[in-house]
Amino acid sequence: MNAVLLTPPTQPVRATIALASSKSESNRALIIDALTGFRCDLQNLASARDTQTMIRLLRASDSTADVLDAGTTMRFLTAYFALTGQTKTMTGTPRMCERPIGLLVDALRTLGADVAYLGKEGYPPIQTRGFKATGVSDLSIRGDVSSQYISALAMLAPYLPNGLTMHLTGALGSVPYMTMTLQQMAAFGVETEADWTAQTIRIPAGTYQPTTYAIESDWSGASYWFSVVALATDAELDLLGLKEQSLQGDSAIVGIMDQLGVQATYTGQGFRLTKKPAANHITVDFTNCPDLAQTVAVCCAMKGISATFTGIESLKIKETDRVLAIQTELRKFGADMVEVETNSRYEIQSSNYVADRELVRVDTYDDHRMAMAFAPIAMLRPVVIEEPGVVAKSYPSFWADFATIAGVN
Ligand SMILES: O=C(O)C1=C[C@@H](OP(=O)(O)O)[C@@H](O)[C@H](O)C1
Ligand SMILES: C=C(OP(=O)(O)O)C(=O)O
Repeated sequence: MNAVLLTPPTQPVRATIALASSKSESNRALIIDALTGFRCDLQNLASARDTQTMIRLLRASDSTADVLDAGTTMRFLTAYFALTGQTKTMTGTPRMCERPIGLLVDALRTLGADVAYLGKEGYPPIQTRGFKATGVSDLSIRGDVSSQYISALAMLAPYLPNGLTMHLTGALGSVPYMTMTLQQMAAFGVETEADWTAQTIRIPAGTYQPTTYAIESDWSGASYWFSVVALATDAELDLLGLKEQSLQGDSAIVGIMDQLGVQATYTGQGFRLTKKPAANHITVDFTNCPDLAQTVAVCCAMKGISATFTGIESLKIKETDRVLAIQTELRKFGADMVEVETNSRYEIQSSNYVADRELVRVDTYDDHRMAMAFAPIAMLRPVVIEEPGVVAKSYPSFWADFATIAGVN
């Protein structure tokens, strides 16, 4: 799949979307299941490549685990192999080998894991080479780089001789992903204590209980459909499999899109999205929902709504430098995301697009969210998305779903 041409709907947008299931929830449940000896009944696991990679690597006996571009798979499996004393070489795509892992490796070494860097210090590839408990049950770790390190340690912590207390330092990011971890641990029988003011998480020693567990649909994937409704002239969409009370922090999209002209109503099976009046300006802090930033940036820019964004620092170390990618691609539409305070505050300047401007080709930088965030522009004008296959990382059926509302060729 080299590129897709998306063309605007020829009729009012009406569809029911059976959303992809959450890769974040799936990958946590899979680590916990492995720690029970694969005795859980996990339902509705994600078809996302990141989750399918996790399933495969947890059961493989090969000496190398190649996670491709899956951040959670890299971080969670590293902790799993390190603390269960397995010898594994952990590697991934060239970009994965630029995504930092040093904070996690430092913590694992403190706990007694033998972990070696095979390339650049602080980055994959690495090798886990065995575990000899040091008895340490208290450590400090920065909470302002990636919450995935903390989730990874938390899920393994019950299996340490004395459990683990983590003191998180710095300004915490992605907190809902940590609470998701702790809530899933509780669902499998390990109760933890988190004090977010004191920035401390306490995990007792214990074991997970084999359980039946159903994964919710993916709110990050849902965000693209909110943007479709915000940008379409006439739209009503039913999104299936979302819960009214979600473990996922990206359910914050409901409140953000309420200001961008989308009414979301819980139906018992998910959410129905309809149109409502939008605000002229919005302010959003993405500290707790970084994966929504691309969706909201494109939606504001194309809807002509100015916006102030904070909390997007972590975007620079994700699948690509997402700050740069958003800026570069928005400029093709006459819009921009301008840094107004170094590394901390950005303004979305809206598109002065004209419908008859030449066809824009959006580059996706090996980043699923670049493809999906820019796709809703097709509600306004034809657009080409390069390398559309990138969506497989989290939402393999995205284009099939999109074809139910717009032209996909
Ligand atoms: O724990 C998780 O499932 C995730 C945590 C977030 O990463 P950071 O903690 O690095 O912000 C998020 O961006 C990623 O898509 C999934
Ligand atoms: C950042 C993401 O994933 P990961 O860090 O797990 O690769 C994402 O899905 O947007």
